[in-house]
Amino acid sequence: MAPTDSPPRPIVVSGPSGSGKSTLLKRLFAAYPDRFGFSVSHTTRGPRDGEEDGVAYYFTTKEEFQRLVAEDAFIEHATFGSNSYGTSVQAVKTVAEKGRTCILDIEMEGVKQVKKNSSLNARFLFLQPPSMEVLEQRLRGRATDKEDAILQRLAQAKNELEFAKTPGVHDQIIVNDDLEKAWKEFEAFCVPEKAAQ
Ligand SMILES: Nc1ncnc2c1ncn2[C@@H]1O[C@H](COP(=O)(O)OP(=O)(O)OP(=O)(O)O)[C@@H](O)[C@H]1O
Repeated sequence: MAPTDSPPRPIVVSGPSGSGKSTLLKRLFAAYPDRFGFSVSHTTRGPRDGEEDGVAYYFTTKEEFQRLVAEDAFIEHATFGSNSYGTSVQAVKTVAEKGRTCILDIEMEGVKQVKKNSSLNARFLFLQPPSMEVLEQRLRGRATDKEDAILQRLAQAKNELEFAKTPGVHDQIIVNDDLEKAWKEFEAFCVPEKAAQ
């Protein structure tokens, strides 16, 4: 990155479970290995063998984690079992400071949080399934979830699709019908000079 360039704006990718976020992001990282990055999360769990602080996670104490929550330092955070995990605003900025476009793959509540934090200057992309029927077929076809998890994902998808209709929430909505067509649109959003070609 030339010194005069401003840091790349983070990209928030959201969309219902099964809308194709992982599929398209995998392709993006494969096509542009040095251009994008994920933020490093905080966690209160202890490091496993070979996990380096600041690389795998930022390892923090429960007290420190609570302090960060109180300071509104997290875009999103959650507790699983006895361990907490969170994405901090600073972790996203750190990726941008290294000259990479930070990708945030988050759900609706996280999107709302990022929207509240204008200092992140993020761009918002929503992946929309062609229909609820197709979404259901894809979730079943993926064969990674049990029946109750699929039903839960479909119920949540309705909320996400409703929220996405709010004017101005997303900079772009891509309907993931034909994968090649969706990829072209996705690539053009994430790599703007591609769109200009
Ligand atoms: N355009 C498409 N046409 C057909 N199948 C697709 C298309 N896009 C994605 N799929 C398939 O749909 C399933 C769900 O996609 P994927 O796992 O990428 O969704 P996701 O949004 O990352 O879900 P989650 O939020 O649960 O991780 C996968 O099996 C994937 O191969």
